[in-house]
This record gives sequence, structure tokens and C-alpha cells, in this order.
Amino acid sequence: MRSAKDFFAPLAVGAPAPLREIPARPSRAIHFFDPSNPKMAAKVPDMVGSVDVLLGNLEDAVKADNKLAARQGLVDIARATPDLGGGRGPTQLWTRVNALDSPWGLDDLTTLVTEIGDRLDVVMVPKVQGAEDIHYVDRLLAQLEAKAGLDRPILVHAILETARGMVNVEEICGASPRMQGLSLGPADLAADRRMKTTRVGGGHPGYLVRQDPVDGDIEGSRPTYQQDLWHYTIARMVDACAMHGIYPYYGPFGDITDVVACEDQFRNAFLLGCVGTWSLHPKQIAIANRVFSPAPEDVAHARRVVEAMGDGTGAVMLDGKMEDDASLKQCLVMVELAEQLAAIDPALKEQYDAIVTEASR
Ligand SMILES: CC(C)(COP(=O)(O)OP(=O)(O)OC[C@H]1O[C@@H](n2cnc3c(N)ncnc32)[C@H](O)[C@@H]1OP(=O)(O)O)[C@@H](O)C(=O)NCCC(=O)NCCSC(=O)C[C@](C)(O)C(=O)O
Ligand SMILES: [Mg+2]
Repeated sequence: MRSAKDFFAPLAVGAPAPLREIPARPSRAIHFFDPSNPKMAAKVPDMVGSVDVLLGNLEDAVKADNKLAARQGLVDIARATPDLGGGRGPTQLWTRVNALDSPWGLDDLTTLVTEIGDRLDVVMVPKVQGAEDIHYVDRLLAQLEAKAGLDRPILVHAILETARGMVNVEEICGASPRMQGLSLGPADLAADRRMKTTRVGGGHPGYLVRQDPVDGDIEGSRPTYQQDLWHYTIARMVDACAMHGIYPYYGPFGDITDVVACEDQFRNAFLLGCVGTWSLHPKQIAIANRVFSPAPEDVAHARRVVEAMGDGTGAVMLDGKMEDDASLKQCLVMVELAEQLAAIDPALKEQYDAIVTEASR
């Protein structure tokens, strides 16, 4: 383990200094596209500005025969889209590289950092098992950044998709100052855990609790309540991320047609503390943007609590409810997020401002 004093030192001569704090850039939807798919690639330039993150996916869901085309496709898209990534506009550019033990992972990192490193905001690393995977990527990125003459560090996002990765979640989050966040990889994680599901994220009708029998009538009709298969995992991710000052995200919802259940799953993650999710199909972007932007009524309420709490200490009554230092802190989370989102989303700003005006009438 590095000494605390060395933690923020660059890992290669000439590499940029690591960030002390991970910027809270809006990332409600991380939209996946396959850069080797001409139809998808053609849609990317027009999506800039309407989605927080565009992610060129090189890993699973890209055919083995298309791996090199996807890597080159991402380089070409970045070069042809000047306002994408690298702080040049509101939309960030991320990539998901192939796994570290695959035949493509090393060349993905080498090519992307040296060719379009100034445009890449975050590299998502799949199937992270422990701190050793992050240490490897950390040093390699530093060497490549130095070679490419970059003046800003590229951040790292880990996908939790193995039982070992879950057990090591805290050490993964704290392994490098580059760590930006975590996403759930429900399909690989389910397989690795030997869960008996066949879906990509979402619930399962068999995972339920049943109401107790009335008068011992166990055969009688009794309501059942479907439970959230991912509650434990997401809650662990959220705590590990909060502890290390980085950001948790839900992940993929594979039933593209079931927009209702998708919204529910995203909202559970939002309420538990996640800042965003993945979008696999253009129609999931609007769902993610809606869910991961606090509702205008909640923002208006949070602002009223902040105002009523004055110097932030003591207890007050508002609408019959007690508010104190701790409820104020929750409201500040909501207000700060609303302000960050309003700064990049004029339609949302209008909604937040309109409801403030109404409340103050
Ligand atoms: C689901 C699929 C096959 C349906 O694709 P489709 O073509 O059948 O859909 P469509 O409704 O017919 O598409 C309409 C139009 O939108 C385009 N389109 C469609 N999708 C996109 C997109 N994402 N971005 C940009 N454009 C898109 C598509 O090309 C088409 O264009 P057209 O009108 O010109 O014909 C397709 O949307 C897709 O391949 N999405 C990405 C899938 C992906 O990235 N999967 C990997 C992440 S999940 C994962 O890896 C798991 C995890 C974490 O590792 C673990 O749990 O372990
Ligand atoms: Mg996976």
C-alpha cells in the first residue's frame, strides 16, 4: 500500500497530478453505443448536448470480429465531434475498454489515450476484482498520459460484476485518486454468484415475500410482494462510494421495451444514493434524465427547509413536520444537485425556478 503522503503523486514522470476531488459533473445517463456499428455511430454527433455522457463501448455486446473497428471507430468519432468530451461542452466522453485479461484491453488503453486522451473523461474498466486491477490501470494510464503530453488525468470507473469485486468494493473505491465511481454489472455478477436469473438487470417475479395466512389458511389467496434483487448490492456500492468521495451508478436495464419497470429500477437506485445509470437504447436517456433529476416539488421543499433553518442549527416545524440539522443536510444534497443540473439543462432550470416563484407567492 502507498503511504498517504505519496497517494497524490503522479505515477510516471511527466504525468499530470491526480485530482484531489472528483468533480461532480452531471452524469444521469451514461449512453452506450457500439462505435463499430455505423447506424449507432451516425447518431452520436446529434446526441451531444442532450445526454450527459456518451460512452463508446468496446467490451461485451461488441462482436469479437469488430473489436478493432470499434476501437478505431471511437477515435474517429472523437476527432469528428469537436464539442464532445475533454470539457469542451456539457457532454462527457467515456469508454468501456475490454477486460484486463482479454486480448484487447492493453491496446484499447494504449490507442485511446495516445490518440484521443485529451477528449476522454473517464475509462470504465469491466470485471474489476480488487485494488490490484485499479493499481495496474493507474500506473499504465500515468505512463500513457506522460507519453501523450496530457495535462489532465483521465478518471477510472469500475464495474462490479464478480463476487470477489463485491467483497473488495471498499478497497477498489480507495485504490487510486483516479477512481470516479462504480456501476453495477448485474448480468456478469448474477452469473458469477450463480444466481438463477437470465436477465440483464431488473427484478424477478420469483423473488418475493407472501403475506401471512389468515386464520391458518395457507391455501387461501394471499398477496405477494416482489422484492428488489439488487438492494443489497446497490446499498453496499453506495456506502463504499460515499466513504471515498466517488459516485455510484445503477447500470444496465436490458428489457428495452419495459420502460415502466426500467423507470422503477432507476428510481430505486436514485433514492438509495446513485447519481446516474446506463442507457442502452436512445429511449432510455429520457427515463434516466427524468429519474436522476430531483422533482421540482422536492427541490422547492428542500429550498424552503434551507430557508427555514436559518443558521442551520436547532429544530423548526414546517407543514407539521420537524426539521433539524440532519433533515437540512438531506435538503442541501437535493438543492446542490438541482443547481448543478440547472446549470447545464435550461428546461430543468425553468421548472425549478417556476416552482420557487409559485411557492414564494
Ligand atoms: C439493444 C439493441 C441491440 C437494440 O438495437 P435495435 O437496432 O434492435 O433497436 P431499434 O429500436 O431498432 O433502434 C432504432 C434506431 O436506434 C439506433 N440505436 C439503437 N441503440 C442505439 C444506441 N445505443 N445508441 C445509438 N443509436 C442506437 C439503431 O441503430 C436504430 O437506428 P436506425 O433508425 O438508423 O435504424 C441496441 O440498442 C444496442 O446494442 N444497445 C447497446 C447494448 C450495449 O451496449 N450492451 C452492453 C452494455 S450492458 C452489459 O454489458 C452488461 C454488463 C454491465 O456488462 C453486465 O451486467 O455484466
Ligand atoms: Mg458484464
